[in-house]
Amino acid sequence: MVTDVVNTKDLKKMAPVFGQLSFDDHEQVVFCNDKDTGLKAIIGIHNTVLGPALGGTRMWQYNSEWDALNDVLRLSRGMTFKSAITGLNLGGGKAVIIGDAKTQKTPELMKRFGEFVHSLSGRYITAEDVGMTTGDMDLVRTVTPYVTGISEEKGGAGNPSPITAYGVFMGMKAAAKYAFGNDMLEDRTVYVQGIGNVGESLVEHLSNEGAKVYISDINQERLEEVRDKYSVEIYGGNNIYAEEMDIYAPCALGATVNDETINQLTAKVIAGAANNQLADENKHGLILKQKGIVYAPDFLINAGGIINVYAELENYGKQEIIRKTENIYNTTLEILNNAETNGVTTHQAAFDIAQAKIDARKNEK
Ligand SMILES: NC(=O)c1ccc[n+]([C@@H]2O[C@H](COP(=O)([O-])OP(=O)(O)OC[C@H]3O[C@@H](n4cnc5c(N)ncnc54)[C@H](O)[C@@H]3O)[C@@H](O)[C@H]2O)c1
Repeated sequence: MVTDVVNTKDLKKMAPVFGQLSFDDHEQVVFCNDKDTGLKAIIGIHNTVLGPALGGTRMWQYNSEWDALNDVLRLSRGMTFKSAITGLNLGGGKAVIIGDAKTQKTPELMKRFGEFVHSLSGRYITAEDVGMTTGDMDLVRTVTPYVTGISEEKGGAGNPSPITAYGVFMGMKAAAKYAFGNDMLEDRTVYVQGIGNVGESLVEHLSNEGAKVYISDINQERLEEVRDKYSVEIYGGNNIYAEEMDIYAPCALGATVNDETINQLTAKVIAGAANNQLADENKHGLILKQKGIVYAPDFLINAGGIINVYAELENYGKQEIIRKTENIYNTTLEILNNAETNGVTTHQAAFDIAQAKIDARKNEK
């Protein structure tokens, strides 16, 4: 492969790492490379003021290493604010492994990744994200204690996705209460984009409540499987954003609310599980506010998963997990009201509370 040679002067001008917007004062970024297993991973540690940086590992076939770096930086930053707003003593971190989880993930690769996590002595604690299972975390656990999201058989809290989905459902109901004056989702039209681990579980809650649910996914088999289990319809069109709906629930990947989609959206509420739904938090947050679309901040309503894995570190049980997750309803409503009172976007209102918690702890230190 031929790589362009950039001289140091030009590289400085490009500010390739510290100068990037997504870098946002990360404390540490670790590049992990292992020729024998083919592991290429990046661990982002954004902030450890409130505690060790905890966040899942995503395995994804990125188009470029740059995309992978940008993703891990955005995701680990999001974890800082997610844990802060949820009141957990955790900092923000995340890892990405570059590759196809279906064909390139091997036990050796996962263990080698675990060794890299271990080398950070607990500054970063991993868990599962897209492309990972509790079984993978069990493998990581054989080489390091700095892992959560391990299986129930191995003493862990198990798959966090159903709890994440429950939290999203709570956040969605709160946003509905704010937007429509009623949190019942019966007969509301909801489009769920991405029916993976979290999406499917969300669909179950929605169909139990009698919502009119449309599902979309790039995996046709999954669509049929989920359609056969619940009372939902497969979305047959090719532009979900322009469809008439009450609620748009992004549960696939991030940045789906962007320059291209935002002006097509007719939903009254956006509430989903995906991380970093707004391509540009400030710009797109503001446009949503101007359009009167109620956006339930992603890092607030998808915190069920982190609440679930945090139980492994703090030794609390299922009941406390459910209680903390149900509280997402109250926090969401409070933040939507705060945003209105203070004339800021809902994202900003949530962010400000999280940042204030981090600043207060920093000042105590
Ligand atoms: N699993 C958790 O506990 C958890 C916690 C917090 C946030 N999240 C976030 O929620 C999202 C979903 O997580 P998951 O665990 O369900 O992942 P998953 O990999 O199980 O599911 C993702 C689904 O999205 C589909 N998809 C991918 N691109 C798509 C597209 N362009 N259009 C439609 N569908 C598409 C995939 O085919 C897959 O079915 C991710 O963004 C993840 O970071 C998950």
